[in-house]
Amino acid sequence: MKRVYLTGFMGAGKTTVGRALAEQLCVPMIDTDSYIEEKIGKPIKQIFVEEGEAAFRRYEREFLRTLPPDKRIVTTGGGMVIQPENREWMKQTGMVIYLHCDFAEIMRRIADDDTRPLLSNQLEDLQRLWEQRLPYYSEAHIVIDTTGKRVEEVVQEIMEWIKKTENRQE
Ligand SMILES: Nc1ncnc2c1ncn2[C@@H]1O[C@H](COP(=O)(O)OP(=O)(O)O)[C@@H](O)[C@H]1O
Ligand SMILES: O=C(O)C1=C[C@@H](OP(=O)(O)O)[C@@H](O)[C@H](O)C1
Ligand SMILES: [Mg+2]
Repeated sequence: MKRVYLTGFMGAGKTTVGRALAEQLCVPMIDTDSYIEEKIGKPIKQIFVEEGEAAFRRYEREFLRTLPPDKRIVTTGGGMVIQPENREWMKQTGMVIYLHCDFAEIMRRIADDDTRPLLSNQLEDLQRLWEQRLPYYSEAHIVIDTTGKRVEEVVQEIMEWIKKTENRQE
């Protein structure tokens, strides 16, 4: 099985779905946010406050290239796609799956979460960010709309895509 990258906006369910998917497929997964936190030794929120967003984006670019090769499912942070070289790297080294979700549902899912520094922005700014990023997310090999779906349904859909893609390669 090729490496699978999950992309999408904050709250699309990348980390949750990726964990469940890895369990079902019995393959190792890694979350780029957790990897950065472990490497740098502080939570993302603290990195943003002490070093700024630009430093976090540098870590994303650098660490994407050093992920342990055995990790088959890679769940990314919502901003991983901002840098064109990251989009290119992911497309070249695996199958990129974009988990889409309506903005309103995204906000319902994560509004109370205080671990995401960008959520302190005004709602209109967040919606603008969501819109700005849509074309980047859409460069993925596969797009899955998660709006109104349960985590298990999304996992099932991804499993079917992986099967289809593997059959085509045989
Ligand atoms: N399909 C879904 N339906 C409802 N809630 C979801 C779904 N996927 C994720 N969630 C919830 O949304 C929140 C954010 O999920 P998370 O996996 O951290 O998203 P991401 O990694 O994309 O930011 C969590 O509370 C999670 O349980
Ligand atoms: O969209 C973004 O720029 C970010 C998304 C977060 O990850 P999730 O998408 O897993 O919430 C995390 O990487 C950081 O707070 C920045
Ligand atoms: Mg996540």
